[in-house]
Amino acid sequence: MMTRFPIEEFSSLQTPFYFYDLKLLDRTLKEIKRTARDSRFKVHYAIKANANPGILRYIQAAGFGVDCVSGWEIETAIEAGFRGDRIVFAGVGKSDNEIRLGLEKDIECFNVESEPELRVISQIATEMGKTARIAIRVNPNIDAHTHAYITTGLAENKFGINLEMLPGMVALACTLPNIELKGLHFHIGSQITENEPFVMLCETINRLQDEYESRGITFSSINLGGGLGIDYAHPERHPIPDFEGYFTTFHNHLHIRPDQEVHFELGRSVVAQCGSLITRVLYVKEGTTKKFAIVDAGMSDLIRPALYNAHHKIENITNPNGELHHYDVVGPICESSDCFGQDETLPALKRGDLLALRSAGAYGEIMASRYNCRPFPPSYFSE
Ligand SMILES: Cc1ncc(COP(=O)(O)O)c(C=O)c1O
Ligand SMILES: N[C@@H](CCCC[NH3+])C(=O)O
Repeated sequence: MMTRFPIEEFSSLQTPFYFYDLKLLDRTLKEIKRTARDSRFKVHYAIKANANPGILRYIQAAGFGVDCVSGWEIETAIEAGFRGDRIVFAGVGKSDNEIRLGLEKDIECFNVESEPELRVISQIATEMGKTARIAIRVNPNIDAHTHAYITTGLAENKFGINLEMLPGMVALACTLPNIELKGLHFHIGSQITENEPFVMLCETINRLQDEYESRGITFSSINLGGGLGIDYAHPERHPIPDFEGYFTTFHNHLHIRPDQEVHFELGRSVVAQCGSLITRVLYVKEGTTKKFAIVDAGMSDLIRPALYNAHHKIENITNPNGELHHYDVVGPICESSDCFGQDETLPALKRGDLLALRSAGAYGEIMASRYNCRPFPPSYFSE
């Protein structure tokens, strides 16, 4: 299923802008529901990937919960129609106000990332006469084989608590007032394209569960986080990620207890492929050694290339069949890292051509900034 770009309609629009293929989003959501078929599996969409209301409406209607990492995300989710009791809330630095908001909204679970945070949640819950349902975020020290900036489950990372500290945290959670310990939470990183880290995660969790059960402690939920990667190089070959393989891995390797809920917090894999950043070529500039295509989108609109050296496939959607040339595709911002691709092979570009930067639905629009006083990019949706 190929995303179709309505070039005629685009020609009258001010660029740059995000374009979302809602048919593809819909098919992706259906595929998740089809493949997460174990009734104990519950998917929470990681709203940090894209909080555009037009996207959230679809995801909410598909019956997913939501994974938040700030009070503002909780408010955005509730505005989009998600129920408080389908919200899980992670984050190493939850402020008192954010904890209060979570308690007011009776959220499903706080994913607690440190002992001092656990004590503060207990104290605020007691003051408010509420009970906080919590899971302890464990850092399982597993290498997710992804970019160093987006790996989260190594001992050196700031997220969660290390395995050696878990017994103390569990004991504390069982004794502190107004705390109900529901389970354990894990998230080992993002854009994970191999099975092995997920299998290792299952093995760690199996060991932990056996150990705790032998001491009489059971967990009613296990949260596996997100992380499933997508094919940035071939968005049209793999418009829908391999959810079947992903859920089957957990189904086969995790020893799930009969009444246990297994939570997933998928972000990128849900929304990345349905979004493109559409930009216009301003100038084709001949350098001494190379040609630059200078476009009107910059790192303020899509920061992933500058931040992670990420590459989004670039397509000339005005003239897809022209003779091939080589270009550095760069933005207008005063930073050398404002570059979407070096030595890109593209059908000949001219001033006014429209380019699509593909797979930009996740961590694209939401990470836009106002650098150089540029406006936030608007968004449009397919029919
Ligand atoms: C705790 C947590 N859950 C879920 C996600 C979503 O991850 P992804 O977009 O890789 O599915 C993230 C981001 O990496 C995260 O930090
Ligand atoms: N923002 C990142 C991923 C980090 C996800 C949040 N922990 C990206 O664009 O790939």
